[in-house]
Amino acid sequence: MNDADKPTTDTTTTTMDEIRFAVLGTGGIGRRTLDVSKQKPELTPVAACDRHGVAIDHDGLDVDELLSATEGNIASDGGTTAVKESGENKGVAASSQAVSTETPIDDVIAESDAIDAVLIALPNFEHDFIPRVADRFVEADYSGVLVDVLKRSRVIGMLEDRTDAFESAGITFVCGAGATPGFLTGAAALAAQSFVTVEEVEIWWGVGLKSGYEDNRGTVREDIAHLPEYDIETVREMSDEEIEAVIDEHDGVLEFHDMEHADDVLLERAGICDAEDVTVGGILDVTSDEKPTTTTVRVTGTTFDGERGTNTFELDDATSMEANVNGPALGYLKSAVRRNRGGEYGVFGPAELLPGF
Ligand SMILES: NC(=O)c1ccc[n+]([C@@H]2O[C@H](COP(=O)([O-])OP(=O)(O)OC[C@H]3O[C@@H](n4cnc5c(N)ncnc54)[C@H](O)[C@@H]3O)[C@@H](O)[C@H]2O)c1
Repeated sequence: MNDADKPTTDTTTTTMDEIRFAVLGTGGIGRRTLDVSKQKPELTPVAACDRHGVAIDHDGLDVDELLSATEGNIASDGGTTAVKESGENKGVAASSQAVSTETPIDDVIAESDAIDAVLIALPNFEHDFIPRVADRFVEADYSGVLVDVLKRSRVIGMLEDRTDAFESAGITFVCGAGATPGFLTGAAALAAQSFVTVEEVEIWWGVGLKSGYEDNRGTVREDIAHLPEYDIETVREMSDEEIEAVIDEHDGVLEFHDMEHADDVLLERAGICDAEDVTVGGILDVTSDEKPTTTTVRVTGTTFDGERGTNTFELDDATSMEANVNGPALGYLKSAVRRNRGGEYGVFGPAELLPGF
């Protein structure tokens, strides 16, 4: 296919290798996405928003200014009295490149003709929030890439239901493209290749979040919803003090089993195994930066010649949660842009694509 024949988003100001991207949600994850993107010259961040503000510069945002202006001032979802919010210009609006707005996502959508890819780092406290955000891009005739890092299994089906709409719009959507779900799901798909039948996939993660805790309150709150006594609706309504009390009850170390993580449906989608054969659990320690346990993916199966074995993929304890979410999220974004420019639209999971680097 000639370059000229390839469907593209507006390429008047970019070459095939350049990617202009936006970040929806500049909390713990979104801010670090911008930070990581500084190491990737082909990626130009052109828009970022949070609950209260939006920054748009089609020549490229000044990420250092944006990060330093918002340091310690995150407009996150940390409950009704989030300690990180302060003043009128909370969050992104504190940056000199940003303005306050009551319609941050719509403001980004209004500029989306000149955006190749959007990383959705929004919270997941209403299961259909991210699918509804995607609907708004479709309604605005956006044609490009959407990537999310959502965690919950049930959301994947809601996105799959929109496949036709994404295909007609020219949207390539990669869902669950962080760490878990995300590249650990992808690692499981690779590890499964030795086998002809897969019996079990066990994902076990460790996160040490002492210094990163303030920045990652949204994620910690969502993780608490996975404890047996809680759910999304309950934790959404809890005050910061109540969240702190849960953390204190566990002496700062929370252990999770049988989490509803989309690795299961994403592996089933990719034909690797049944969703019920996938388990996800882990340990979150907010008292230490050391990982409380090594993040591991174990895939057990039987080879064509009848041997039963377990292939294991392990992350170095030195790699942080932020590194393991944002590296892959941007990697999947790059792969999705290549597909989008090649005319492949619809919904993809991290076990179906290899992230670019
Ligand atoms: N897949 C993975 O491995 C993985 C790992 C960690 C976090 N996550 C997910 O990433 C998401 C973000 O986590 P976080 O810790 O950055 O959360 P956070 O609460 O720190 O940040 C959320 C951001 O979204 C913004 N926001 C919320 N509602 C908005 C709205 N209506 N319009 C515009 N902006 C809005 C907030 O202002 C904030 O900037 C969560 O859903 C979490 O589950 C996934």
